[in-house]
Amino acid sequence: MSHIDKININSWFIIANSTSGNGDFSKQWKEIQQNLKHKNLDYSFAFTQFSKHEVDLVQNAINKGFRNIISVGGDGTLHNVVNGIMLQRYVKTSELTIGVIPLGTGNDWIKTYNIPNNIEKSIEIISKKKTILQDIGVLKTEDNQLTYFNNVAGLGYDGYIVNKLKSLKKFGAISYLLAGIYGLLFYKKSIFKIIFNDKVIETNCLMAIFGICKFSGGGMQFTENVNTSDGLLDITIAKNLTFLDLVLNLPKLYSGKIVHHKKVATYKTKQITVIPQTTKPFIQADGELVGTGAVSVEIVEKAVNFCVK
Ligand SMILES: Nc1ncnc2c1ncn2[C@@H]1O[C@H](COP(=O)(O)OP(=O)(O)OP(=O)(O)O)[C@@H](O)[C@H]1O
Repeated sequence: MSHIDKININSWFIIANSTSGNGDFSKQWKEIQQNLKHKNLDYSFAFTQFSKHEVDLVQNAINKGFRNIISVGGDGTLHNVVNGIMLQRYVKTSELTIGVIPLGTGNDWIKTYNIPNNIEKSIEIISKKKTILQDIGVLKTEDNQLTYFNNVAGLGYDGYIVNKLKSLKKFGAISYLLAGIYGLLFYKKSIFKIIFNDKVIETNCLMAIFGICKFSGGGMQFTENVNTSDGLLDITIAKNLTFLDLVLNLPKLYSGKIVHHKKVATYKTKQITVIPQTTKPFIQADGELVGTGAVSVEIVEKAVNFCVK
């Protein structure tokens, strides 16, 4: 289903994923339309028909002249919209603005900017069009595939959880906790060789996290003091953390204080390569699985505008 009107610089193109979250989409879509009308926002829209359809939809919209995009869905929908933007060559990405109406399960990206998980309030924020020109990360996997990310990426335990989540999302917000517990019980750590800033670290590793923003895994915080537009990745290397370490520090996983644990190291860098030595762990970007094995990560400084509070 799609609908395109005459375009002007204030026009928005909405990309909506009706499968995000566990809500009643037709009810949510009615509420969205009412609020857009109430704020006098000029918009056209399209509904995704399949996974990653966001990429084509956003590129077609940009080609037609839209410069303002709204992602209606969760972190996966936003991730695919961002990938569509970063991979197109019609306009400079910094000329584009994204607003988010959260309908997902985790909705982690909005948490860094304190955007409420609420249709009316998120549309209010979009209508004011206060923006931040945010950095975007880019991962290169072993098959030379490039994937962009706007929130948090990583490999190891977090990738394992994202893979497990696929079968658990039907349980809603609690699915993240269930997947986390499953991972604690069954995930096997491996030795990572980590290369960045002229340093080489080889360590038994639970996971390596690359952050632009703060929250992942349904509200967990593995990065502290992030600056989303400083041109630097916030790296967290969770080394030989045990099941017991994680259970005993559960509140710190949500408060961000886990970064002060003696088995956790944090760095800031523009580029990093992680080469797992003993296994091929899952790699996740914004909660989407993007590959397995080794990965190189870089940052694109001040890449895209996002509507924030
Ligand atoms: N029409 C569709 N049918 C099936 N999958 C779709 C469709 N449209 C989009 N998708 C895919 O659905 C996936 C999940 O969407 P999304 O992440 O937005 O929701 P969520 O998983 O509920 O939220 P969160 O990631 O915040 O927990 C994305 O990978 C997206 O590409």
